[in-house]
Amino acid sequence: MAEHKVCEDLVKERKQCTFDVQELINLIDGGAQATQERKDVENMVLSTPGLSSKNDVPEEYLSHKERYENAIRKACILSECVKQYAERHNTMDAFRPTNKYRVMLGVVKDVSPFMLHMGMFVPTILSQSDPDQLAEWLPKAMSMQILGTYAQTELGHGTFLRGLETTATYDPSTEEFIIHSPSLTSYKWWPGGLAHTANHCIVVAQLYTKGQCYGVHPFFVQIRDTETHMPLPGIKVGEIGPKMGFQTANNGFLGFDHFRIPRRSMLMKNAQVLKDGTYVKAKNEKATYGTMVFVRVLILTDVSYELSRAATIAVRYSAVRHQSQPKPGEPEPQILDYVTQQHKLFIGVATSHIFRVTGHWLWDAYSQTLKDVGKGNMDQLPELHALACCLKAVCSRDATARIEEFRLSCGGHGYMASSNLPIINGIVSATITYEGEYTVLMLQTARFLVKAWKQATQGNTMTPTVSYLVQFFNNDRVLWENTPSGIISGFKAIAAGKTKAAYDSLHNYEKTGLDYEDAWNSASVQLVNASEAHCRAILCEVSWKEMVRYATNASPNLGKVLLQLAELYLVYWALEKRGDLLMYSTITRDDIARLQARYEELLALIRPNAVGIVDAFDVRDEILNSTLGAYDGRVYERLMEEALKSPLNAEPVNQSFHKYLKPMMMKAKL
Ligand SMILES: Cc1cc2nc3c(=O)[nH]c(=O)nc-3n(C[C@H](O)[C@H](O)[C@H](O)COP(=O)(O)OP(=O)(O)OC[C@H]3O[C@@H](n4cnc5c(N)ncnc54)[C@H](O)[C@@H]3O)c2cc1C
Repeated sequence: MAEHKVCEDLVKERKQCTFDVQELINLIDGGAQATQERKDVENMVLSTPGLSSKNDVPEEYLSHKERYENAIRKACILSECVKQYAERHNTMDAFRPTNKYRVMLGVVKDVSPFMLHMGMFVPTILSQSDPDQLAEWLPKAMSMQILGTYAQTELGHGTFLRGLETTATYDPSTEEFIIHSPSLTSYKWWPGGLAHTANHCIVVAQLYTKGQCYGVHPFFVQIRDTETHMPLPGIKVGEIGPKMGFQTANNGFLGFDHFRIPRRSMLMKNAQVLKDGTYVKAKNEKATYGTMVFVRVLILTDVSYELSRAATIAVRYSAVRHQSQPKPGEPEPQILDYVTQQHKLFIGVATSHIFRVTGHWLWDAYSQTLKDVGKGNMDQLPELHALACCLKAVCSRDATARIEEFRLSCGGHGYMASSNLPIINGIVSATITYEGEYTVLMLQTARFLVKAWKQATQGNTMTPTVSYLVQFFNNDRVLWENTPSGIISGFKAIAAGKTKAAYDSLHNYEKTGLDYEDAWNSASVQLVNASEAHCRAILCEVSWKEMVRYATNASPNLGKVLLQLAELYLVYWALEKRGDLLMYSTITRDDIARLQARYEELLALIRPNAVGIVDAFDVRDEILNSTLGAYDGRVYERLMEEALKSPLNAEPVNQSFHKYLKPMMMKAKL
């Protein structure tokens, strides 16, 4: 795995590990065979000529244009790799989204310009096309004969879909839709790969037929010539410029000037427009929740994986880094031995596991709901939607906070681009906004909670994830118990209490004469708090159950570690929310002191295994892309090697000295 001698600190850490790292690697991957498949894919991709970044000039030194061109070059080679692998193995299994994403991170470093092709273009075609459209578009999209993206957001509107201004007006005389951008604010803005990569896209536009508007619908639109790649007449397309992260994602803008597309370009699985312009309504609009939920589930597993990359970097670095001398005359300790450092790091490590297992649980719930929908039963859709909304919102925001904490835990070196922590931060913080902005999603879950609370007050049967509300209906403080199940009950009591408070507040505002939406706005801070509490209760309960299940099936030594991580997550959040627990449970100051002591005990128990636990994330150096986190721990050598790659270091004196510095100093002398 490592080319150089591994640094002594890491050798020592690995020796003291109490569990079998390979067993945890297999558990994370989903079995020994899945691990082998992942490794095969990584080996194949990373040994493909042109894909390794080893001898490249670091991307940070390339111009914006060069970075894009480099990313496209690698994305194309990778795509060819995928094809060859699929042909050789007669399967796409090993390229399950997560595995492919992992390798992608290694070769592109930032975000692939093809991200939206497989992430949104293909899933939308799959879920919203009728059978004939599917047969025509899907093979071309899957084989990358055409390259697509998903264009919904406009300059003027993102969250408010009904406010989108792009129009698709049906002309029965030619059986075409006319796509048009009536204003500057109607320009599409943000879609990944739109600028110079995609030649097709799904455009979300207001549908007009027979003089009436039927709201937003998706359309399959070719925007560039497939031979010359020139924008088609009537299309104005370009790039939106540098951002906080996502530098290679090629996010673009797009405007239409009365651009005509055939009638059958409207995705017609649900609603349709007939030849004569008659609009046929979708049988069940809820069915379109599917793609949104699918993408949100993927985001959960993606942020869990990004957390594991950042955790690997920060924990290995903390084992290698020595600083200060608390006891005079003794060697400087590893910073990993400072309990404040363990406090910063281990919750992030545990959170990666918690999000992964919750993501898998959500995926199972999604698959089951899809099966039910297939049989015509839509009952579970609102609950699944509410779950996916708050889990995507809370997990993306928590992951960003944890990654920032990892960066801070590496001191100044964590600020170096070569640590890769700033880039990971840029990738993850975007997940708070795209595919449903944080607050907006939390308020969606709040709408579900308010309905659920009303049902609870009426004595109706509740769906599984909100059935706990009934238990706390009388607002009694839950009896506190200093155990994992006691903490979970405490979180449910907080969620029920906050839901009740938000519900009451909403109705009190209404009683003052406000209409429902104004009352909703007035109560919205409390509504978001209720969603957050509900989500935290779900995360705690689901992850604890799942981790216990994994621990039961694991060897005793690994089982212990899994339970320590799961408990750490519960105790950390119980301490974070101690104020809420004091309000909604019978917890006392003594209980809190005991929780704090248990937290410190857990940090100490996890400490000897910290490096082993992050090793089990099994992120190859080429995918980690970090001077601080490599397997061999050669931190200082790598930092210097990377610094020497700076083009400024190619010459001892930069020309600006003669042009500016020298004249300035000479002038000062006079
Ligand atoms: C990196 C990145 C990639 C993206 N990729 C794509 C893509 O491929 N395709 C695409 O179509 N779009 C894409 N987007 C756009 C993204 O989906 C939108 O940014 C997102 O939906 C939020 O919309 P907005 O930016 O217009 O913010 P707005 O909707 O204007 O929201 C701004 C602020 O107002 C608040 N707000 C808005 N409405 C409400 C409300 N009802 N109640 C309370 N508060 C509210 C929000 O909390 C938010 O803080 C991308 C964005 C980013 C950052």
